[in-house]
Amino acid sequence: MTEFKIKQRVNILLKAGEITADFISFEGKGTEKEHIGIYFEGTEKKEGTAPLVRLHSECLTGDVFSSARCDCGDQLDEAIDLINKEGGYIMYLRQEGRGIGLYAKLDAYALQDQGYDTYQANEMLHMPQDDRDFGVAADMLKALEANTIRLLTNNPDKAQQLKDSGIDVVEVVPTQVHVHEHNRKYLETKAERKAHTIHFED
Ligand SMILES: Nc1nc2c(ncn2[C@@H]2O[C@H](COP(=O)(O)OP(=O)(O)OP(=O)(O)O)[C@@H](O)[C@H]2O)c(=O)[nH]1
Ligand SMILES: [Zn+2]
Repeated sequence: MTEFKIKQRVNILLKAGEITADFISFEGKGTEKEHIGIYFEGTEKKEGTAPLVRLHSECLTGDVFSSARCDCGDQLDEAIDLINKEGGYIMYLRQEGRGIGLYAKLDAYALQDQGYDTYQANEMLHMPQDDRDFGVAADMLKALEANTIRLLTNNPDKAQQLKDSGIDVVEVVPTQVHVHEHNRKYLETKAERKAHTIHFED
């Protein structure tokens, strides 16, 4: 296996210059998908606190076009603002559609429009419910020497997979619940089927 290491690191101004972040590429096994690490120094960083990390799976429709079918765009925005404040990393993982790809996700959406839930739709396409492997995020964190972290998620599987890959997750910080009428079913399904710690107000 090729040694996993940092390939390039460049600073980019975000949000009309209000936020500055380093975009980091990697070399090694698993980087064919061009996963990106994004480092925020932390405008209100507390001394001695482990970096806050978000593993964000790519969602073109949500991240770029603010799709109302999911909460990905809102979650990404929340992660940028919070991690910019507290210091840490977003691992932007090119795992579109929970790893099945964009075209298959659109096929799954078409099935959902016929009444199937997000996980049933994947199965009907003979795809895994969730095809993501977060081990590559552990490799990225190790290359960045961020072996001890706080993790921003409601997905227990992410924390478990990082721990199994040798990352010390000292705290799990829940993400906010960005619920509205269009994505309610999608979020409820995650909570029911995947033990996501999502708390709905009503
Ligand atoms: N296959 C499929 N993928 C979806 C669907 N809706 C969103 N996604 C993908 O799901 C990924 C987001 O992951 P989620 O499972 O929603 O949430 P999570 O990131 O695991 O959990 P949190 O850390 O708590 O947000 C992105 O890659 C989206 O493209 C869908 O209906 N079908
Ligand atoms: Zn999404």
